[in-house]
Amino acid sequence: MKVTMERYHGLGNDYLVYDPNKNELQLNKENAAMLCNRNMGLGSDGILEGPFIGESHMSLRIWNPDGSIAEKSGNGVRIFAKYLKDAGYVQKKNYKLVTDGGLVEITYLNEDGSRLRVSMGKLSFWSDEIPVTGERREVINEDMVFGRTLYPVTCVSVGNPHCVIPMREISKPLVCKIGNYSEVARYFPERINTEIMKVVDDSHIEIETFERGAGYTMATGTGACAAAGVAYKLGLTGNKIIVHMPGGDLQVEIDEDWNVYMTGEVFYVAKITLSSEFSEKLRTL
Ligand SMILES: N[C@H](CCC[C@H](N)C(=O)O)C(=O)O
Repeated sequence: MKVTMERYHGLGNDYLVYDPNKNELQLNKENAAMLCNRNMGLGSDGILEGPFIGESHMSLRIWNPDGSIAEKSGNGVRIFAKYLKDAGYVQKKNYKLVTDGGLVEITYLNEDGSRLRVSMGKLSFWSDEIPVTGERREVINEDMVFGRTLYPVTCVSVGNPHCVIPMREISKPLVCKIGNYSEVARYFPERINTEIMKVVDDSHIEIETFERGAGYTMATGTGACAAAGVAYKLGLTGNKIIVHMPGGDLQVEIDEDWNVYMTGEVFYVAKITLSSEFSEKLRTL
């Protein structure tokens, strides 16, 4: 059984694209995790499975490296849109894609589709839509304990769940220290993505992220939308924000109805053919 995949990254957040229209292998929790394993597999921050071609729209399934399914991925949908163009699935400049976290709208900004703007849907701070435990409220600047330390946390859904903590200084060790506790904290029934955020000025923030089901990554599209939304909600910035991450920058804009738009690049790295031994191993998992 021959298995082929494509590797892309968005600002260093790397994904494998697995097209079920070109492969027989059925992905599952176990073989998806094996593929993402950086020692025994190909290594990746996740897998984008699709396109699943529906009546009106195409859809994709987003796998985290721990084998869990994510409702949405910002870098993931930009990468997937680039794949759709590279593979000849789309000719239009603008179209909608279905994710488990709702519809997103893609607009290519250049000829090869490597720069894109995505309408990522509506931000929600409501506890029951994130979800966060407790009575229904907007989760704004709430004291939460992660690893015996109290943090001022604002939570938001971008279609997937995020908790954002404003800080004077941020770093990879700090977000990993917090994230190891916050990801699985009792407040979050479906776990959580964590961003720590430094506000630079009215239109610039810097973040570090510890993703649900993935851990530390160099960039996060939904995390950038979440952090920018929180900065704007807390009155710390305007509604047009450059989000700086270790892997690079994304432009985020929030409109008056809390719809959020993200603009950024993606890069095609390689086409990959698995060995027959590895393909067979994945089939048995
Ligand atoms: N791990 C995330 C999905 C990917 C988020 C990030 N890679 C992005 O670009 O948005 C979750 O479980 O919700």
